Amino acid sequence: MAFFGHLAFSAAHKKTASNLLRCLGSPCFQAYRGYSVDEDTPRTPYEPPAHVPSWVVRSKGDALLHDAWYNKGSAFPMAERDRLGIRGLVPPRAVTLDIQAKRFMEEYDHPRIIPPEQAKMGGVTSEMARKWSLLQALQDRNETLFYRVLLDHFVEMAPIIYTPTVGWVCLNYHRLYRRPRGMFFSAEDKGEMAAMAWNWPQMNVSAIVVTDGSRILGLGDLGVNGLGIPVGKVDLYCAAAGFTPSRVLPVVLDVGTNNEELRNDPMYLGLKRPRISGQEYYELVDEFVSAMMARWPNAVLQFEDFSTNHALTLLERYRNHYMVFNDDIQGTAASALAGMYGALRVLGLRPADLAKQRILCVGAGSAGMGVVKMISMGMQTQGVSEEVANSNFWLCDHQGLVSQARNDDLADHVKPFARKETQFEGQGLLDVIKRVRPTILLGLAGAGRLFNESVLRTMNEVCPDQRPIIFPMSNPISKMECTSEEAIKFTDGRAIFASGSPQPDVPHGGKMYRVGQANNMYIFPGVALGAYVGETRIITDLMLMKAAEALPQMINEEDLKAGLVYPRLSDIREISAKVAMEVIKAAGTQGIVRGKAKEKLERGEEILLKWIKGNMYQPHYASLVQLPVGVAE
Ligand SMILES: NC(=O)C1=CN([C@@H]2O[C@H](COP(=O)(O)OP(=O)(O)OC[C@H]3O[C@@H](n4cnc5c(N)ncnc54)[C@H](O)[C@@H]3O)[C@@H](O)[C@H]2O)C=CC1
Ligand SMILES: CC(=O)C(=O)O
Ligand SMILES: [Mg+2]
Repeated sequence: MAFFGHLAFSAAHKKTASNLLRCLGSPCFQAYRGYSVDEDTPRTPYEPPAHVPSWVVRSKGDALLHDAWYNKGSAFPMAERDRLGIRGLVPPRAVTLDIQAKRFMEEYDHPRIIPPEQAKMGGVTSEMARKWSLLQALQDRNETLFYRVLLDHFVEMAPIIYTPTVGWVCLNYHRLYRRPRGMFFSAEDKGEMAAMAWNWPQMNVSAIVVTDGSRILGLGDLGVNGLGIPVGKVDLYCAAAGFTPSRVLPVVLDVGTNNEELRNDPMYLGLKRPRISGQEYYELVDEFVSAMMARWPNAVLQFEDFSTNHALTLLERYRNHYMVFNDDIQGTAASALAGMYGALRVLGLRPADLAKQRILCVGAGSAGMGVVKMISMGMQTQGVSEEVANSNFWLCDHQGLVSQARNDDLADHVKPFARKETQFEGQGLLDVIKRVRPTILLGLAGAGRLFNESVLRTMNEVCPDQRPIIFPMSNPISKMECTSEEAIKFTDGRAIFASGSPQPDVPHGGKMYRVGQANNMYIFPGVALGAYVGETRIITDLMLMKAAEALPQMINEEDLKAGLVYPRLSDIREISAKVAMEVIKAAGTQGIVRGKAKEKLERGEEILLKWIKGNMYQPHYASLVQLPVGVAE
């Protein structure tokens, strides 16, 4: 036995020596010239060669991160990241083996239990967390199987991979971290981003979702932890719209965080510095966008969960140059408009009746303003002037009713919706409802249960002729303005309800009230698919508007009777395909459809839709080797 062991040792030793020779002359070798291997160190044949430096490691890049012998996960020092092609593939801050061990032991000693009270508020139970871990592990080892089960159980699993569970994941990302997924660019990568893009292991990328972690759902600044959101979004790109899993790329752009608690946490994986702002910030985003678009010029680039102070400026900066959109502004807006049309259908009204609604939106950030602007545009398509359309809106923010009394403090995109009656500046929500008698109440404040019992009861009282439309759209569930149960109960079963995060249907007065999910997930996968296969190069407002108009047409009569304002999520593939078709048709009227889609568009809807569906990824095993003719797979 010892003799054979010796032979094996010699063979391994020779192999190592020949590897060393092959490394001569390579740039990585130069750095280590002078290092001598101690030939007399006794080793057992199967022991990894502990004293051999990392430059003889065979795997590089992504393969190294999957090589359990050499992988250091989040602990690779910077010099190794550069030389081994993993810069950007692991979180920006290199931690120590001690921290990694601590992270592991924390879970080993304390299984993840979410206390019932916290679970009730946040909508995420220990069981949901367990399912998330299970799905995450499956995705890491077999994406085909992951998408197979996700598609087969989409309605049940969407709340696990997406809101609300994804909110809990982001809050705890630094503790839950096991493997990297996606790319990490940071302020310390200035000047390097174009080169780093080449570390991504796939040649082709069709869709990129990026966040800077500054406003993650309604949870605030979560820095690099925010990557959980792009990960959830690209999962939906594949599940809902059939993007190929190896061709989607979630990204976090780490420009620091103002979240002190995270900065002080030894396990935090991002830069431990306050956020960069001003010119320096925009230069970093410019560099990132250029790097992505230079490597993948045909990809759709989705901006996600950027705080309002940057979101709109960034959208305007790139929207006429690249296939870029901001999901929180535009995707949410199109989803909300679709929900409005859906609610009108439930009420037996026509799209033209949108202009007769009085709409109170609580929350005047990028999501809220995107929503009111698009609903106003929807009214204008019904022949109403912009001024008249805008006069149907009231906005409340954390200071109360928004009026023109704020003058110069008003952002340009808020001004058209600030009320003229300045004497009511700052009026509280309940008083605004009593005075204005809105027919629609939207929640996009991310501030928790603002639609309390009195607000909901008052909404019911001021809407005697039409059922009140109530959409608490903030995410996750802990930040939602009210639950489905509260809305139905306190309006005596009259509310037409949809919420940003999933809510259960509500039994009331012997009837079952169906509730919908007013979430941009109905829009962004299909919009991106339409833009990508239509090669539209930019994403226009008309494309989003047409996507919004298409959604309510997909609600079946039975669901309309039960009060559902969105089509069923179980049909998400069909929905995304049709949204993509409407996007291409709209782009066609603007003359920006190219390639095969143009030809299909000319041949009519049926052919176009069939072609779009044919482009969608299906999870099944393709043959990985070429088999001789006649040999079954
Ligand atoms: N359902 C969906 O598809 C989407 C939902 N959202 C949700 O919208 C929310 C807001 O997002 P952003 O506009 O980006 O955030 P933001 O932070 O920029 O805006 C929040 C707005 O709410 C106001 N506000 C805060 N506290 C308030 C209070 N107590 N009373 C009244 N107003 C208050 C603020 O003054 C501000 O105008 C988040 O919770 C986010 O999850 C965002 C995008 C999509
Ligand atoms: C759904 C979403 O994009 C958000 O809450 O930010
Ligand atoms: Mg978002």
